[in-house]
Amino acid sequence: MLAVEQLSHSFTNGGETTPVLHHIDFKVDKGEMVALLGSSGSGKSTLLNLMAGLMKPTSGRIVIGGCGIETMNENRLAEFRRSQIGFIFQSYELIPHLTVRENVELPLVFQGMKAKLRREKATSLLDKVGLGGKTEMFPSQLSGGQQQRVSIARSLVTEPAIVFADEPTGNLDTKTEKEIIDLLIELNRTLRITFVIVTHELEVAKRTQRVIQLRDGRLVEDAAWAGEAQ
Ligand SMILES: Nc1ncnc2c1ncn2[C@@H]1O[C@H](COP(=O)(O)OP(=O)(O)OP(=O)(O)O)[C@@H](O)[C@H]1O
Repeated sequence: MLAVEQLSHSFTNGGETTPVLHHIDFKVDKGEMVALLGSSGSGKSTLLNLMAGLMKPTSGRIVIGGCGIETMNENRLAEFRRSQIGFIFQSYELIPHLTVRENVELPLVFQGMKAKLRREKATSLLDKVGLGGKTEMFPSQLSGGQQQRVSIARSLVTEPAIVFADEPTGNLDTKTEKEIIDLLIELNRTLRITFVIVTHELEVAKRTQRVIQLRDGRLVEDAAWAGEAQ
């Protein structure tokens, strides 16, 4: 499903080069739920941005569903991202003047899907994330946990090959954090969604099946846990 092969990345600013990731290698199978754990500055966001095709690596490969995304041109990559990659942000990134349902439908609007089908897909996913009764509300009328549920539904609506979540519970209290991770685990189990979850919290990482740990831009551990996801 996902293969990261000998991936290295450096940032260059004003003639100065900062190496950030060093020869990262791992694979994620379809249906796996993996945590990418590391302290601040370890390179998690850089790795996530590279895997989601938001930046090009200095060297190495990123293969998703058999396609090497590092070689794609901008147009092909934008289309690939829209159809194959789901993204969940720490700060939800919902559009305030669109309803909950319209927010979830938005990726399908970009795909040119007909309104009736869009509405059906969005409504069905909102049911699955426990927001069946809130489809016509606006994001500001929801709690943080509910807004993150909308963002989760939006990430799944295009039926992507893989979903990347960047600190998805970073803005939530402990109880809501647990509920959101419960939901991700349930979606992983029932719909076999492949998740890569970036976190700096061991408590979140422990609940997945597998933890890949970064330290100073190097992969220092890739271990199966007795996590709850399967
Ligand atoms: N555009 C950039 N130019 C130069 N250095 C950068 C750039 N972006 C990130 N870095 C450096 O790369 C290293 C890794 O940053 P990154 O944001 O990937 O870490 P992180 O593990 O996601 O941290 P956090 O949990 O704080 O977000 C840091 O030392 C950071 O200063």
